Amino acid sequence: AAGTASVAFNARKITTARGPEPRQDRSARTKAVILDVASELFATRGFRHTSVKDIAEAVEMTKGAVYFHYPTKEALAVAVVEGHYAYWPRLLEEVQRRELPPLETALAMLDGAALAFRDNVVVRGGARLQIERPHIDAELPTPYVDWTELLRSLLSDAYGKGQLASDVDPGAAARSLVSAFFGVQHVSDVLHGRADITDRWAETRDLFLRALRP
Ligand SMILES: CCC[C@@H]1OCC(CO)=C1C(=O)O
Repeated sequence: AAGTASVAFNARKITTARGPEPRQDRSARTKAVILDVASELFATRGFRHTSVKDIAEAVEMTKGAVYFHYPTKEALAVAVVEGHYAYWPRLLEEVQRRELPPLETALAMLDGAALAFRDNVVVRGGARLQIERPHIDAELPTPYVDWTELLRSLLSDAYGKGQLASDVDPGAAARSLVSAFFGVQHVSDVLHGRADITDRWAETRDLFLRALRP
């Protein structure tokens, strides 16, 4: 159950997160700096209005030096979106160390996601790029599916433990939570740059709890 979901998340971690370089050398650090700056520019200006020249100037490198690490602007967008998704398996490991019941684990994951959408530049950049995916000529990860599977798995466990009302369908609840969270973070971003995301998410989470619990 939860194992399969966290496997889904962890599979992304294996395929996307950059494991520790055999030597933490300059190029790894340079790559990370370029990724953070590209994330910030993509998050604030969007893909189309960000050029590799803008990114190179922001990191005080030549365009050639940036292209050495990322051959195209699209490759940078893919790296930012993959970095966005690589965040969640790390958050899941941290949350699972608290050994909470499954319903509380699901909600703690979304509480942590709200903070990451506010504070983590790669998460913010990846979220904007996913909105703009029709304009990005690259294979980007399919959005929402991993979160939906993780929450479905956790909510199925919660159902089995009597944490949910008997007429709640864990799959429907998972899909609804993903859509609600997506909307909450998007409205908060458009109206307030996500400054109020934790309050807005808490309101939505508390309404869901009234609907989910026995
Ligand atoms: C947790 C809600 C889903 C989440 O919200 C923004 C976004 C970016 O596409 C998501 C995703 O792809 O999983």
